[in-house]
Formats: sequence, C-alpha cells, structure tokens
Amino acid sequence: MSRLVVVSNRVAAVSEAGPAAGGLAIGVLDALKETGGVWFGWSGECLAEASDEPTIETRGNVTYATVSLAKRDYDQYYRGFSNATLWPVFHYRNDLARYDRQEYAGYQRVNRWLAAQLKPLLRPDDVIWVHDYHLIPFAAACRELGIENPIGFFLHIPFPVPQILFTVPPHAELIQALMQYDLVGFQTRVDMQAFLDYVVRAAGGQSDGRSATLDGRTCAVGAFPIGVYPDAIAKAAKACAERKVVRALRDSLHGRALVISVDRLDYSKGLVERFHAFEALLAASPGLHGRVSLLQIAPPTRSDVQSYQLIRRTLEAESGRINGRYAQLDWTPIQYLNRKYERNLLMALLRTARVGCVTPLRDGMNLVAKEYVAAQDPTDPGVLVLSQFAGAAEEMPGALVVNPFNVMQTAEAIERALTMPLDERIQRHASMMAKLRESDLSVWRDAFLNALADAAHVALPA
Ligand SMILES: O=P(O)(O)OC[C@H]1O[C@H](O[C@H]2O[C@H](CO)[C@@H](O)[C@H](O)[C@H]2O)[C@H](O)[C@@H](O)[C@@H]1O
Ligand SMILES: O=c1ccn([C@@H]2O[C@H](COP(=O)(O)OP(=O)(O)O)[C@@H](O)[C@H]2O)c(=O)[nH]1
Repeated sequence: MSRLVVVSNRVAAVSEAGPAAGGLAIGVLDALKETGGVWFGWSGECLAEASDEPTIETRGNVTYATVSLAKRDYDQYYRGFSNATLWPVFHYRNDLARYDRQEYAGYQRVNRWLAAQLKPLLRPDDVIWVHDYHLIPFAAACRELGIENPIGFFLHIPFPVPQILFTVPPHAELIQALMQYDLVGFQTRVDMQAFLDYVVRAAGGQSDGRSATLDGRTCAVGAFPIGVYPDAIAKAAKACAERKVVRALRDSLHGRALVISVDRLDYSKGLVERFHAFEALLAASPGLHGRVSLLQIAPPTRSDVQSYQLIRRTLEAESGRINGRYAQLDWTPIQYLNRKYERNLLMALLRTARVGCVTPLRDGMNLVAKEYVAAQDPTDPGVLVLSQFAGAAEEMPGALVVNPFNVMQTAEAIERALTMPLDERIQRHASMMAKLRESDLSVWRDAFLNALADAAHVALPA
C-alpha cells in the first residue's frame, strides 16, 4: 500500500503563537488527517544555520518532518523570490514585483536542499504531493537526486496569463520545471488554461486539454478546486456561538447589522477597495449610519516584505480617516483588528454577521468565502458578497458577485445583502451549501490523488 508524502513550504504545526493562518496549511491538515502520511516542509523557524536533518514528530497518523531555514535562505527563497517576485506577479501585481538574480538562485538552491533533506525519508512506493509556488523546481531537484516516485504539484494561487508571466525573467525555466511533475493541478479551469496557453502559444508545445507536452516531456493537468468540510464548520460555528468573545461581539452590536471580512493582511485581498466601498455605502445611505458596522479581521503576514508594510500603513490611515468622518459617540463604522483568531471561534464570528464581504482583487480560491457560507444558521443565513476574481466565485451560485475594483457596485451589493428578504437568503444559502457538500475537501484530495495515480500509473495512497 503506498503512503502519501505531502511537501509544502508552510506546515501546520499551527500553534496559536505561529504565523498568520493561511488556507494551504488548514486545507492540507484536514485532508492529511484522514489518509495519514508524512508532511514535510519548513518549520517556520529561521536560524543562523539551516537544520542538519529534519525534526520528526508524529501526531496521530501524521508524521511531521520539518526543517529550519538559514537566514540567507529565508531571505532569498521565501521573502525574496517566492513572496516578492512570484506572489505579486501571479496575483497580477507586476507593479509590486521585483526580480533579483541572487534571490532566484537562492530559490533554486533551497528547493535542491529541501529535496535532499526529504530523500532519506522516502520509501519506494511513496506518492509525493507538492504544494504551491515556493516549490516549483522541487520535482526537477528530486529527479536530479534519482528520486523516481510519482510527484504531483498543486498550485494554490492563480496562474497568470502568458503576457503577465513573461515579466518574471526566468519564466521559461519555471514552465520547464513544472513540466517535470507527473501532474500539475490548479484551483480553476481559468488558471489551467493560462498555463496551457503558455505551453502551446508561447513555448510551442502541445495540449489535448488534459495534458501538456513540451520538448518531449508530457505532464497531466487538471483543475481541482479546494473545498472545506461544510458540516463540520456549521457544527463548530454553532458550538462556539456562546463563547465569551462571540457574546461580547453580539452585545456590542446593540442590534446593528454586521458586515464581516477576514483576510491575511495582503494587498491581493482588496482591503483598501473594500473600505472605500463601505465608505461609499455610508455616503450614499445616511439611514445606515449607526445601524451597520464593518468588522475587518486582518492578521499581519509577511511583514518583512516592503509591499506588506505599505498596505498596512495605508489601511491604518484609511480606517482612521473613514471612522473620523462618520463615527458617532456610540458607533464606530469600521472595526479593524490586526490579530488572528482560532479557527473554530472564527466560524462563530462569521455566523454572527449578516453579510460576509470577500472581495479580493485576485485569489487562488479563498476558503473564507466557503467558510462564511458553511457557518451560517440555515434558518436565518447571512449573504455572501464575493469578488469575481476569487477562485471560489466559480462555485458559489448564491453569492452576490462583484467586481472589487468597482467600489460603487460593491457598496450596492452590500446594501442589497443587508436588505435581502429571508426567503431569498435561505434559497441562496441552500444552493451554496449543496455545492460545498458536493465538492468538499475530500473530493479535492481524492480527485487530485486519483489523477496523479493515473498519470504515474501507480496505485492510490491508502
Ligand atoms: O505561508 P504564508 O506565507 O504565511 O501564507 C499563507 C498561505 O497563503 C496562500 O494561501 C492560498 O491557499 C488557499 C488554500 O488553497 C487559497 O484559498 C488561497 O487563495 C491562497 O492564497 C498561499 O498560497 C500558501 O502557500 C500560504 O501558506
Ligand atoms: O484569524 C484568522 C484568519 C484566518 N484564518 C483561516 O485562514 C484561512 C485563510 O485561507 P484563505 O484561503 O481564505 O486565504 P489565504 O490566507 O490562504 O490566502 C481560512 O481557513 C481561515 O479560516 C484563521 O484561522 N484565523
């Protein structure tokens, strides 16, 4: 029976003191708990010297193998090429990207080093599932070391169209590196198509829509939208509804409607535009003054990258300005919190809100959109206002879909959500819950692993 080995930069040793929560670690943890296996990646620690070998820790049926990075590796591989080059470009923010040849060399070096650290832990029949943009060259590094196991790659973030990808100087090498996987998976068909457009139109390869061939090498491709476990979320949201913090939030509202947003403090999440939309709503509807509040939970992330420092300052200024303009003695329009909440508690906070406002400028999936829907009381559900540029938009038929760059449209959608009749809310919520159940997290995992087993002609991991 084969064993599943997951490789990702971020490993959910998810202690409350750890970094800002992100969807990859949360999704992979839930998915891996059921199959069991090994999870290999970065410990989140950055030391003067990199680890000599992985630290192994077993919890339940999952063995965690983590390595610490040397400061120079962290700077070049994580902070540099991954998060100051690939992340902005893949989110269509070339204006925020920089390219540094040394950082790219560090990115490749760390990928080779990680592959060498993993090699002694591998068994011949292991199936390796690599996650995300930090690890594009990982399969090539494994193959150089003689590792012959099936290797699949899943990209959690958007894949840009060729004209955008061209702005990353080593774009051709990145594509060649992706081609070394047996299967490359994307969140949406749009992302997959962008990859195939590069292979076929820009690089002169071929595709039949299910695989790509370039320079004699073929890899399978597919779209595998990541899901959640909606019923477990509903249960957690209900169970935590009477916790002290949640009661305190409800009491503080004094019957006002709550609009909630939860995002890592990232420029891709559209926070500035959302604040402006809320301001536009208040400007257009004086009747709402004192009757609606926006709660923005935004745990800081990657705060040593310059563009993240800038967005943080901008948001502090904008929330202050809007509150200064509209606040009353007993009402603050925007509650802006730079802290993270434990996930079950967060689900109860989502349930408290009449509107979930999820309006990223670009997002691979956005699990919060799915969680907001799952957390609602089905007899009196809130309404999801969702960006057309979140991967989740392909699967949320009952959401009010907006263009986040269109501030007035977002403001109008929030107002429509606030005034939507109960029967329409129930019907929209039910249609989305059905979809969430139909394509839950196990469907994502099993569809990917089935496709990988097919592509590599091996048996599925147990
Ligand atoms: O590890 P960090 O640098 O602290 O960042 C957190 C994670 O952010 C990104 O998450 C993505 O994955 C989600 C689940 O598939 C998806 O819903 C979301 O749209 C993505 O942005 C990133 O891709 C992860 O690698 C990070 O760990
Ligand atoms: O204070 C927080 C903020 C976020 N999250 C979780 O972090 C994940 C964020 O994933 P998403 O796909 O929305 O975005 P990402 O941060 O991965 O880009 C979701 O599961 C949230 O419930 C959390 O547990 N506590």
